[in-house]
Amino acid sequence: MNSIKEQRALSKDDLVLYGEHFSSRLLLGTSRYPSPQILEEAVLASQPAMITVSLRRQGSTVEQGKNAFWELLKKMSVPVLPNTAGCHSPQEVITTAQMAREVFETDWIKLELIGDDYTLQPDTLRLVETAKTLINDGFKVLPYCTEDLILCQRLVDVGCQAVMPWAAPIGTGQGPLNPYAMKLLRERLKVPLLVDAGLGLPSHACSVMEWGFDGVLLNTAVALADNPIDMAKAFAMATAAGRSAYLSGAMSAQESAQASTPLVGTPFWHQA
Ligand SMILES: CC(=O)[C@@H](O)[C@H](O)COP(=O)(O)O
Repeated sequence: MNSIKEQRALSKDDLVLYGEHFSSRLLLGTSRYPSPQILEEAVLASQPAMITVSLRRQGSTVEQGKNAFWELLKKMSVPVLPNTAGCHSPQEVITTAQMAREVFETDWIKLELIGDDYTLQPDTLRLVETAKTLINDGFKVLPYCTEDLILCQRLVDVGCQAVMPWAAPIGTGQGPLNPYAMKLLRERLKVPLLVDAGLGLPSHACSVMEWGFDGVLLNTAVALADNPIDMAKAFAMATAAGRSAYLSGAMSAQESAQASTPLVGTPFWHQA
């Protein structure tokens, strides 16, 4: 029988998405930083599994491969997850995804299909058919969606090997607004679940990881912090801490006080 330490050393606990292994469970967005240098240092400090990039927002010069931002991405050598931010129709998503595949030389895509510009809520009615089209076209699709169980289940049914429910609307930093539905989702779905959007504090990331989510994707909370570099590091530590707590098996909350100091003459490990 291996000791706990030995068991830990044996199991690497990578995040596995579409058969690919990642040693970090944090995914970071790349917009709204005060400067490219601060973005680069935040990425270095937090060592994310992937960084997500919007082709539409970076403009046409990225397509020609001579954009300073593109140079920075290559320099950081972190896997790029292109996204379809700002797309409002399935056709727009598909065209953007195909262009991103050419430009970034990757078949990963973060599927964002916006249904409402005010809340940036995904178009849940057309998301599933769009995910299916992209999967049939060979993409590894990570769909940004709501925490609705049936929607997430349908995304899995059409071949998404991971789904990314929001915690709250993009950019709000409100943290998980519907813990009941998120915990239920974790209970019911077996695929990797990454929380994407709405996390404002490292403690939000830690909580969802403690509930058993497999990773977090965030942008605004880091980019708009007074010190994005330290905040990126804080999110990386909180994500890892939450994962560790989840794997460690938390005690169940008790109704009444339980003495934690041993009675005289009784070894403390017999007090349970
Ligand atoms: C960059 C990106 O993909 C965002 O759209 C993502 O959803 C993160 O959201 P927050 O900015 O709320 O962290």
